[in-house]
Amino acid sequence: MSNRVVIDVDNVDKVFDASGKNSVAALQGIDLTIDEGEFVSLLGPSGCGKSTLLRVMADLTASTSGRIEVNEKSATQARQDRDYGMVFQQPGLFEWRSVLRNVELPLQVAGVAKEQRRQRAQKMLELVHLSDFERHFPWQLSGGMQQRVSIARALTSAPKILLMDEPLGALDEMNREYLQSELLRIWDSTKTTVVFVTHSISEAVFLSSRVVIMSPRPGRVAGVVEVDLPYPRTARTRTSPEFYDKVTEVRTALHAVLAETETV
Ligand SMILES: Nc1ncnc2c1ncn2[C@@H]1O[C@H](COP(=O)(O)OP(=O)(O)OP(=O)(O)O)[C@@H](O)[C@H]1O
Repeated sequence: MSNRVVIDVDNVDKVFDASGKNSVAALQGIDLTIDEGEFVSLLGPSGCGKSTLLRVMADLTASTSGRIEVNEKSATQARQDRDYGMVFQQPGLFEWRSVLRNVELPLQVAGVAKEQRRQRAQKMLELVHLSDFERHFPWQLSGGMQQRVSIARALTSAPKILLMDEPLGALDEMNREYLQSELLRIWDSTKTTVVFVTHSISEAVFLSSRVVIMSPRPGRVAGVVEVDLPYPRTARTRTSPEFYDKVTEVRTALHAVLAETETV
């Protein structure tokens, strides 16, 4: 990890339907910086603005006020420069395209020559351990495998940043733990900066170097917990007292947020 800031969110507000009667203050006064190579999770109760913050970083939603810089440029410029890849809860693969053709799609859209994009897509499928399935179609794969294809696709343009919105949320527990470990392996080999939205405390602690705890109505940063457990993290990490202590620390912080919200 370096100390170079890759995402700088400065006093950002987001109000949906600002002038209407259904106005929602989704984000208020968000200040957050993320350094190159970090793995940062956004954690908080439903509706606290995790996805909105990720979407604002990705320039998929405009902020109402404040400033966002990604790699020292506007979020819009970063999106145009393909500085980040995105992964959502649903893999969002095209059913009529083979696995390989799904993974090479971003490069095809960018106008990269066929042979070059094919080689790159094959490399990404190797990275997610799905080389044997390049000619399969998405419907022939399990949910976890489809999500690995979606991660390969997001990485195919070699983005500096990976923005992930509950990517493992639809998977069963065993598959989820397996993909958490896979994700850390991929993170280690690509050195990509990751911003990861989750509802799961243990998932956030297992994966992250920092956990950002958000509170709802309006969405704010309620606290940041440093997770100083050493990498690589393994099955043994999950059963260690240090992991248990960190989970408890995050859980306590989250419960404080919920208690505050309920009394408002
Ligand atoms: N397009 C939209 N139009 C109006 N309101 C929206 C829109 N998107 C989100 N909101 C509102 O903004 C608030 C934050 O939503 P957001 O989806 O960012 O929360 P979240 O923390 O990701 O929730 P969850 O964990 O349930 O996915 C919610 O009150 C939601 O209703």
